Amino acid sequence: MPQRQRLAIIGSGNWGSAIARIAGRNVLRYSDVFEPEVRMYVHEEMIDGRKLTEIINTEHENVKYLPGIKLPDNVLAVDSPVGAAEGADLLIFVLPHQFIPNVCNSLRGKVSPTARAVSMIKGVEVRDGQIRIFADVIEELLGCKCSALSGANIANEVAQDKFSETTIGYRAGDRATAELFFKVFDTPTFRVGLVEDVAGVSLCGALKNVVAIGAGFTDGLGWGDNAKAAVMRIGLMEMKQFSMDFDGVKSSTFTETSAGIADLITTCFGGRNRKCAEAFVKTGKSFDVLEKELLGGQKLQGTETAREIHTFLKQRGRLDGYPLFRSVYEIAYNDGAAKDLTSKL
Ligand SMILES: NC(=O)c1ccc[n+]([C@@H]2O[C@H](COP(=O)([O-])OP(=O)(O)OC[C@H]3O[C@@H](n4cnc5c(N)ncnc54)[C@H](O)[C@@H]3O)[C@@H](O)[C@H]2O)c1
Ligand SMILES: O=P(O)(O)OC[C@H](O)CO
Repeated sequence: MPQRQRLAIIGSGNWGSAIARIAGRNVLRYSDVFEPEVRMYVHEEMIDGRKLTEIINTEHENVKYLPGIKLPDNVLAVDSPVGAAEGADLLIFVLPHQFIPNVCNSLRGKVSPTARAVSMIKGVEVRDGQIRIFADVIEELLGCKCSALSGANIANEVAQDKFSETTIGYRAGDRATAELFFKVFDTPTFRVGLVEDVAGVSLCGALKNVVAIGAGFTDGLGWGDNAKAAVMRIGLMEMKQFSMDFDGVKSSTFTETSAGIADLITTCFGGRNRKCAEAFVKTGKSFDVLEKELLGGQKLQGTETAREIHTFLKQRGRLDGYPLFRSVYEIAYNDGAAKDLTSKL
């Protein structure tokens, strides 16, 4: 019998914990394929005088980031990325994107080159005038192959087994890895689709967050559903246009998968980026303050991505082709008036 695969989850926030619940159950369902214990990296913090790792390991609940949902007993919280990843064959990266460089650096040289990873991170890295999806960052830093998973997946709904779909984007010729990750994630209420497009899936997940900020602005302004639909349509066009420069990106990923159009819809109606952007217009408070006040320790991804994309496009003199991305940035960072959101569209 082939060796069973050991799974590690690098991250334990709102989505990380929802995913740990699914993966923890599925490794037991496919006990011939996977080792039963799933280690999950938890960035340690104290909650009412107790360590979060200790709470998760005794009460089987992430009381801060996914309260009210029980995690399977075979999910073990570990307080370091190295401790979680040690001996793992399959690694799931599910952290807010700003923490990935540090975490990956701590894992350098400690992950087997035959291990395989999947990135669930909705963000991009912009550095020295270059842009990279996190599946590429992880591959380069750790030397192991990395796919991407993204979709219309509000974590709290998934954690309650409300129906949703998701998409795994895999590397050219590496469907076998995607099929293994399919077994880790697919359930009757969390249906996994596979596409050979790791960059398209990753970019959909990152860029929809910028559009969601724009959609939240329309909510804050009280502009109604037609305006929000227009922002979403233009946003989808800009997402596609931006992504077509990347190798192997398929137009159908944007229009036919959960990672594309479906995630854009859910995020513009039910996501945290939308919620904070609405409050930004209504209260005049900064996004940093709103993140703390409204998200209980969870992290916004859209504002940072709007800034990173703006930097990248400006350096290349391409801002004029992206009026929505540009307006979102101007309003979020440059004291632009929210009412001017559509004036240049
Ligand atoms: N929450 C969702 O509904 C959802 C759904 C799909 C995808 N995603 C994406 O998944 C990724 C992870 O999101 P999430 O919701 O699990 O996280 P989150 O927003 O709940 O973020 C909090 C997490 O960050 C950790 N953290 C805080 N400071 C840290 C540090 N210095 N180093 C390392 N970790 C630190 C916290 O311990 C916690 O686990 C993001 O890219 C997000 O866009 C989220
Ligand atoms: O809450 P948001 O805005 O980070 O979006 C959550 C998920 O990405 C929706 O699929």
